[in-house]
Amino acid sequence: MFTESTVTFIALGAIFAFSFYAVLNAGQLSLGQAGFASVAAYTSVLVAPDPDVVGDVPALLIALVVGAAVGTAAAVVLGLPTMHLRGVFLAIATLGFAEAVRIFLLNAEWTGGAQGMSVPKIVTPAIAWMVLALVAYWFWRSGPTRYGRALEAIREDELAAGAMGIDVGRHRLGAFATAGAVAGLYGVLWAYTVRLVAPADFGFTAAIDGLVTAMVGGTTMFIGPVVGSAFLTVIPEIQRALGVEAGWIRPFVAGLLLLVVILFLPGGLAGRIPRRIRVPNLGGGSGGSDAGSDADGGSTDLRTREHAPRGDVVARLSGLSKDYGGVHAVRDVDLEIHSGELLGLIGPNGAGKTTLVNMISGLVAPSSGEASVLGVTAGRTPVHRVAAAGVSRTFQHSKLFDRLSALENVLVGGHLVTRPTLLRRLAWLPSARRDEQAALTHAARCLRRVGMLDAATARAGALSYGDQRRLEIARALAADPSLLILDEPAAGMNTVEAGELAHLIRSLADDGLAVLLIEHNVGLVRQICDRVVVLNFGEVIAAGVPAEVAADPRVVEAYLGTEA
Ligand SMILES: Nc1ncnc2c1ncn2[C@@H]1O[C@H](COP(=O)(O)OP(=O)(O)OP(=O)(O)O)[C@@H](O)[C@H]1O
Repeated sequence: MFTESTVTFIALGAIFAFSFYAVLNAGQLSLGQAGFASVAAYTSVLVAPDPDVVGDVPALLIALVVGAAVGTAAAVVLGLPTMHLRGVFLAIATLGFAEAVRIFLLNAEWTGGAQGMSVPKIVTPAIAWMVLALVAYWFWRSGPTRYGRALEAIREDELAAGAMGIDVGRHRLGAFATAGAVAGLYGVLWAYTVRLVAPADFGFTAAIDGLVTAMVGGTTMFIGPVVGSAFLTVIPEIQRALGVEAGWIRPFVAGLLLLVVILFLPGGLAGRIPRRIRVPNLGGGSGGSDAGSDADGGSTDLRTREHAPRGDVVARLSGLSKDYGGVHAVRDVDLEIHSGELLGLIGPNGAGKTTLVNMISGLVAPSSGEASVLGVTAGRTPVHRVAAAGVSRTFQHSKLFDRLSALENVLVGGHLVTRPTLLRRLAWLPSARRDEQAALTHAARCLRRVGMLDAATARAGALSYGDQRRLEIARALAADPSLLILDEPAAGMNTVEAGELAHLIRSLADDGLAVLLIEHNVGLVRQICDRVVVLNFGEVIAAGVPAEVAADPRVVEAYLGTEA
């Protein structure tokens, strides 16, 4: 039923859509792909050898390699100054680049202007599908790796991804460069298919078409761009078969589909395909407590860190302050946190607890003073480096990667202790499989430690509030931290759940971890903490063992008012 050109154009459309998928999968919206494709196509046509001299396929191969390299280089050059932009601002900046390239090519003499340059037709359906297979292979194999999961984590929650030790800037640039390489391949294939390289083929409409194809197909499953392209490319064929000749039908249906996808299918058509992830069999049910042991094998392949001996200082805050305009959120706090200690941080609403832990974990820079944490100066060190030093945390308002499963969330948590497997997985080396298995086993153990192994395959966003809090702890534990910061972990839990959680937190400190616990449940803090620090209006008003602090008149006054 399909003509040869339809078969070729399905592959070409899918390849171009993959260049959008590359960034959308990492939560970025770029419209510069048509620019990368055109720069790559023009350069390849100019520098590739004459097919009459070297033969069609060698000439095309060289053109494709040049195209991918030029596309990557263009993306890196554009990405370096624009990667700090988010959402619509990145889209506008990249669109500006693509338009500037198009106008330049249209007006330069050597490009042949609007007429473009003619090239021989070399691409056959087999060639187009082979290149598509290669591109799809990259996304298929890279998805379930440490790198692929880091990109998905950035898409779901950039801040949490950074706090898990992921270098967000480098990963975003990596995704952008991949988009450039794939767009470059598309540009070359397009030219050698339509026998022409002309600016009109790389304009705004082309960019929107690629974006719509990727969105309709799906941006969370590697097969999405192929599904999207097959769907949208066959529409004109079906029209022809039905004898309806109307050019508006395809863009109309594409627009309509995009609307339906955005409203009802956020993961696109391919998003309906369930993600499969095999939960390692740890044996012994879901209630064990051995997140760090080797009993189940595999953890020897992890990059676990050296922890400070019990009692050593892991964090030293001196004169730490944070002002927001006229609000003194934290004032002149001096504090030490020791390894193996469970330190409670309490205080009324707005006392400055979250601001203080945000400074310790490097999310917020202090206005004055210093936080020396595990050998780094938090606030002056990027968040992912503070995490790499051994600081791991949960958040007051859940910052889970909602569309990923519980197990995948914890796998991302293990980013710092697991090995990169991307290149080895692409080369199908057995060691990559072993390392991925070790990462999975480690993640499953962390889930088991918080009693959530049974929920491993559940989507994080669909879990109950209490389970989400426990999952955040498992994710934080997966980084094998030396300092664990828990921001109101018992919020929303019933008494039984809170009791179990208290037991878990105490056992973590008993294992030698330094735990900083922010909690409104003062009973729980009194029950399990070694030491308690009380903040009020940003200042430390009391510190000591729980019973002492609870009896301190300034604490009673802060909580209950002067009358009490
Ligand atoms: N980003 C911000 N911009 C402006 N003011 C802020 C910001 N973050 C916190 N504050 C202010 O700093 C003060 C301390 O807030 P913080 O959230 O640290 O308190 P908290 O003790 O964690 O409170 P809660 O228990 O309600 O979470 C509050 O007055 C708050 O309004």
